[in-house]
Amino acid sequence: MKYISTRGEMPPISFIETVFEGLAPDGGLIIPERIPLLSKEEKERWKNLSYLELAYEVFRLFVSEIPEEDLKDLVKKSYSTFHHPEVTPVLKVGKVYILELFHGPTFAFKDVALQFLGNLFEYLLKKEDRKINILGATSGDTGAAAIYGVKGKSNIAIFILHPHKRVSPVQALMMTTVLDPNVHNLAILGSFDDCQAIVKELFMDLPFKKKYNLTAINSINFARILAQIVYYFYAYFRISESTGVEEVRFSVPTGNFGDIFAGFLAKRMFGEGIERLILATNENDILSRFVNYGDYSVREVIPTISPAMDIQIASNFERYLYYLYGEDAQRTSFAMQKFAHTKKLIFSEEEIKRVQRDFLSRSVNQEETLQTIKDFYAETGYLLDPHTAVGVKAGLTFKDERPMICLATAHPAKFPEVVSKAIGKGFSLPEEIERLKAQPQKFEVLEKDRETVRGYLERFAIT
Ligand SMILES: Cc1ncc(COP(=O)(O)O)c(C=O)c1O
Ligand SMILES: N[C@@H](CCOP(=O)(O)O)C(=O)O
Repeated sequence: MKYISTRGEMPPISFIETVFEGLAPDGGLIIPERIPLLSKEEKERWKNLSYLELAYEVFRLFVSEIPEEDLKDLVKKSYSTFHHPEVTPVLKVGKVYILELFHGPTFAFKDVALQFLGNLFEYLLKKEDRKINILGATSGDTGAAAIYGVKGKSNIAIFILHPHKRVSPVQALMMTTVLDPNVHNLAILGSFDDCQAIVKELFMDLPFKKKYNLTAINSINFARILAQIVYYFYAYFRISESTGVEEVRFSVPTGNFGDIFAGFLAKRMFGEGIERLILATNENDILSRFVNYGDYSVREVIPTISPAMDIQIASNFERYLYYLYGEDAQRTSFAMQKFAHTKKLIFSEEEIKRVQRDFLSRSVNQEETLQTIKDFYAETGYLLDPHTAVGVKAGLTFKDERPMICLATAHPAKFPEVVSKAIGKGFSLPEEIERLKAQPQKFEVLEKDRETVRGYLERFAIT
């Protein structure tokens, strides 16, 4: 499998090059040159595989350069840190299925991809005498998962930008209590969109990117998306096995469009089986407006109780746009350049119809989110984190006779203030989270200014 850019100006590259490239040099996002379609035989063979076996099979379709045994070892090592033997178990809770993605070291779905990516970096760097500087932006969960994925690994320094005071206290502690000298937490006085824009601009400075071997851990990096495809298959097989049903819907709480883009690829790879994806947003509803009315126009970011989804400019949207435009890279490139100036894209009736064949969508406000946590807990005894609650509310809205699988993207203990408020009482936190409160922290507060961040990197990057 080779990889290309959504903007069409990059010669095809290998998977390993893709992992280190992050953003394509033409400013586009990197995608596989084709989406593999699973055969009936493959589906039959995959349906009883364990999570680890399935992950290997999915990766194998996209990664040709890593020998079989090495890839298997990488998969095994990456998921050995999870607290659940199934890695991502699916439970029937009330009227829906909950796909628990939070059993990794930082209690969020990001660990599924970032444990793998951390090990992949280590494996690849051992083969070449090379050092990398990871630069990423987080609205709360990617940062911690990335730091935990690479901490203690040699030849890697990591710089994570997060919006100062706009992530939950537990999310902040998870990042800032890691004191290793190669870990740099930069608290930016702005929104996540500001952080992501600075990261992308620095990646677009090609001599700077080359000089410091800048590497991406955000879902800009296709390896992230790849690892997230696996749990859609895993959940589908578990549900079809237990219910005999052959068609399901997934509800996905969405911010940067990475998780749901992995779902879109899984849907395409499957051919049939995933009827539609429910795109659930909080009040930062640009993606819901896109699906429902073809209106992709940026508004001011609203801070909410599901802060990891307080995003307006969704990075992976460009990947979907490429497919919506019939894999027309020139048109995608033109649209994205226009969007950079106007902050707005409008779609035709026909395009909206096509989008709605992939997605159904609704935005869930904060009152509804709190009410959903409260009601779900009262009815089932199950605690939802606020992001998962957004997905569950949207999932219940579009629930029909098909199983509705709601992605539980974070553990409620990452947002104890919000969850306690919703249910009217406290609840016990895992020991790993409780103990963070007493630990010293390390972070730098910086202006939302690209040159300030560049200066910081120039001082602390490893070369
Ligand atoms: C807990 C949680 N849920 C949902 C999301 C949204 O996922 P994505 O950005 O891939 O759309 C995020 C952030 O990525 C998150 O941290
Ligand atoms: N919600 C994310 C935002 C970054 O998304 P990514 O998937 O591109 O890394 C976060 O928690 O940081």
